[in-house]
Amino acid sequence: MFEANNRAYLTFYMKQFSKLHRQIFAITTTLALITIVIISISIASLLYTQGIDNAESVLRNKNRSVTTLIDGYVAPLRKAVEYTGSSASGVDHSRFREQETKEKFLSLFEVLQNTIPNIHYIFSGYEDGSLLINNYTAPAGFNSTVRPWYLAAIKSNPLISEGVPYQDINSKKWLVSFGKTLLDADNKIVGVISIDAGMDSIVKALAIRDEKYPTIYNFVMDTEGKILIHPDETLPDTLHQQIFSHLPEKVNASGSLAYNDGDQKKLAHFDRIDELGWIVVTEVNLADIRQPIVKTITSTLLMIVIGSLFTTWLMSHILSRHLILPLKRLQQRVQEITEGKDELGKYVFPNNEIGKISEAIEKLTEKALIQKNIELKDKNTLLSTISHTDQLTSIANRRKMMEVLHTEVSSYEQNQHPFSVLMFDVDHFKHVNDTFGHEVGDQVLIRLAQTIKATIHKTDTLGRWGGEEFVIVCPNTDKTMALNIAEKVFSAIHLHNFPLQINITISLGLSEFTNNHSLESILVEIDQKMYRAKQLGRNQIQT
Ligand SMILES: Nc1nc2c(ncn2[C@@H]2O[C@H](COP(=O)(O)OP(=O)(O)OP(=O)(O)O)[C@@H](O)[C@H]2O)c(=O)[nH]1
Repeated sequence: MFEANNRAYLTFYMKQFSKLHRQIFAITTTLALITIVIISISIASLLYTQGIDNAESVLRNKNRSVTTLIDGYVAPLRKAVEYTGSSASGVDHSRFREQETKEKFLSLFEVLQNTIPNIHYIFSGYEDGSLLINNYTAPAGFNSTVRPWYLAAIKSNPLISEGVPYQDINSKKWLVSFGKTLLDADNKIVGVISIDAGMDSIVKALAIRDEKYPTIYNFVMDTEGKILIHPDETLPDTLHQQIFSHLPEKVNASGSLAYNDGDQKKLAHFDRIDELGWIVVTEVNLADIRQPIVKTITSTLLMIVIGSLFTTWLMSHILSRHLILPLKRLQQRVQEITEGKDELGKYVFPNNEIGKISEAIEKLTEKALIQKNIELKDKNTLLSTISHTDQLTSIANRRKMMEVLHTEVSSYEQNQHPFSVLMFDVDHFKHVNDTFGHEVGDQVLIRLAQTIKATIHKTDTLGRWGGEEFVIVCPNTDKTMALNIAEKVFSAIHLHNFPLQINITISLGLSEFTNNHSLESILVEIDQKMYRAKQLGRNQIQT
């Protein structure tokens, strides 16, 4: 019963272990997957935003560097225009027709041209259509007042005209022109001073590419959306409506914007330089930015997935080591105990809750085992008693008597302790059975055994040899003492009231064990004596 219960428990626990293992694995994997998904989404969106921010910052920096370069480039030119047009130059422009004034102005042109190397041409035109310039003679019929640079300065009066880029017909170089009106003492326009400067360095700066984002480029447009300078030489003079419609009109505004240029999405940064009438734009294809972002996101996510899987494996391993393994070892331990392999060594419990549970289970199991051992001992004692007891009379049976006899014989052989053996048989017992019935016969035998047991010493052993035959083994008893015991037995039987007043007598033989005896020979001898007592008329003792 105990074994069967334990086996059932063990099977149940084994199933629990594998289920627990599966549950732990499922929980850690699910948690890891949820964590991976959450972290991946967060990191991907973070990296994407960061990537776009980075690209915007690259665009902004590039745009700023171009704008700064333009500012730095244009400032001395505008200052030169301002200076030549003002009274600070020491030239009285109302007297432009006078040779002295012309020479003074031409020498100023020369000084400025030598001081500012970017100046390509510096010249002035006057209301009479004349042109004042070093080393050049205007063709016949030339009229300054109809030239675009003259008209632009008149239009911007009293300010410096916006920078007008144009390609020189002769050198094919890009030039930018700044002009300002020349005034007399009454602030009346008498002419225009104009400086044309080469734009090579600006064009070069606009054309500088970026290694990370190869599609980045810069271009310049005017405040009406007309492209002025562009790396694609076919585009200047054309309108760029797609981006222009997104630009704010605020003076000197700058910022980022995204727009669709045909089927291409573009990200741009712009900076309005309103004193020049220019808008500097730096833009890039959005696909060009996304590519490195996607690359970064992919490699980062790959690292996260590998890291998370490794962590999951490590967690599973640690949990298995600290949770499943102790439970499995406990299961093994319980099995060992129930199978009685207690000598296999003490199990070292882990120092945690599982350890405490394990200890409790082990104690419980050990307690059950002790209980089982007590039950077994009781059963063994009972079995031993049953196997040594006569069922009817509850005195020793023949097997027990043989054991007692063997013990006495060996004790005699070792220490010469004397002992005697008495054997008797109920007289005419068949008659008792036949007359009063078998059950009465049984009662007689029981009462006979009780009577004799009460008569003899506790150290003597009474046993049923078989049927109505009995044996008494008396340790430390010589023949004389044995005869005395036999007589006491006879007397007790004689005095006892058996059922139905039946008169019971016995025939008895006795011997003291001597050196000449063996166990077999003394038994044969006593049996013969008992037979002789029967022969001689029963109800007597033969010694
Ligand atoms: N009631 C009962 N009778 C038993 C038991 N064991 C043996 N007997 C009977 O005891 C009787 C023994 O008979 P016998 O061997 O002929 O001996 P007896 O009648 O006692 O005659 P003698 O021994 O010659 O005096 C038999 O009838 C057995 O059946 C028992 O346990 N109970």
